Amino acid sequence: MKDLSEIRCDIDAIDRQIVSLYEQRMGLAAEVAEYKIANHKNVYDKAREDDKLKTLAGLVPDEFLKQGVVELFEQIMSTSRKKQYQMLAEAGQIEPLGFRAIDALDAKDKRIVYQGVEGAYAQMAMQQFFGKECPGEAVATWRDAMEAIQSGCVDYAVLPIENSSAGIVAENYDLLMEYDVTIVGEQIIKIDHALLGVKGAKIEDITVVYSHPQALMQCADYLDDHAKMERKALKNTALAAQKVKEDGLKNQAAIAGIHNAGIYDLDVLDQAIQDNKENETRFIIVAKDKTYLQSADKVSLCFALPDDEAGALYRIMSHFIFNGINLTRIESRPSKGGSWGYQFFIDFEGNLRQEAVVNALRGLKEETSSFRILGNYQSFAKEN
Ligand SMILES: C=C(O[C@@H]1C=C(C(=O)O)C=C[C@H]1O)C(=O)O
Repeated sequence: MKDLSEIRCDIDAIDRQIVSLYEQRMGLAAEVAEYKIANHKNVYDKAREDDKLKTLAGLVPDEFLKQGVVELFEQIMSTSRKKQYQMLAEAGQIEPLGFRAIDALDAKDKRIVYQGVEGAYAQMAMQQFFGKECPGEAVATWRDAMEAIQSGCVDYAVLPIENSSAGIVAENYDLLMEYDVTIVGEQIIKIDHALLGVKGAKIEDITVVYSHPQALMQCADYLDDHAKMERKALKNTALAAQKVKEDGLKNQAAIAGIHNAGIYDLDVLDQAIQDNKENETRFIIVAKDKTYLQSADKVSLCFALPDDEAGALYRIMSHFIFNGINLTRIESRPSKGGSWGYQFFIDFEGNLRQEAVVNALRGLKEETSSFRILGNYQSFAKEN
């Protein structure tokens, strides 16, 4: 048997050859890029790559090695593409992203909508984002808010997108796929749910509790402990407070923000009843125009992958890793049509003017089956 250091010496010699060949190959990839720049061709050629992987895997009989060859060359071709995207960008062949940089969001005399009625958490988020004096207008549903933006009737809409204990607001992710709107900002607010009843009502009287399904979910432990309380879903927490006031029944209560007690003249029967005391909801601010703040530091996008391709998500993720981009979130939602396809939503740190971001987006655009930048905006954490 050979000595370990002797075997390693042989491995080192082979590795040096691999590196030298890799360098030569990347040189050829650069030549290919020059050809593509001159002829305005796409970098990614899937048919050529599939063909190569098949041929190269065919050169080794062993199944394990076949798999290894495929993985190795997938990586090699992936870096070859990244080099080419970089060269295309340097040659000024950057596809316009369709976004315009602005210095500040203009909210003066603008129409802003939130879903619900007076007192809704979305109204609170809106006032924290645009200022206390911002009146805003209530619309009945999140879809109404999206419609109003897309049709240009209003300038901004404020929509909840995720809660720290109940998770994503799936319906709004789906609406983001459906409507061509742009995320221009985000606002996180602390959510403290209170149990509100008509004047003089006691906790023991309550047999029906109205609220938004998300709020009912966030107070699940409390409601489980009060088995008499039947949960009834309404479109909005403030709407629940309004209903309790209008019905005027002692057995009814609403789960809503404590400030609704003042707005709807109700008693606070209990406070901070959510399971998670650090309960927060993130709202997005959407607009029609594709603008981004010069100071924006967070990009949101969504994309779909070509069908049935093993490792496709891994390959797409490599664009972020390779360009040194920090992902802050990934979500998936079933694509419309129910055929087990998925739409991925990604948030990452960056600004659309940065080279690393431009390079990664170029790769994503070429290598996904659908791709849309949802927005580039100032993240809440940085602002505060
Ligand atoms: C080098 C090329 O560009 C890309 C990279 C490839 C590679 O490294 O082998 C193959 C196909 C393209 O996706 C090419 O088009 O030949």
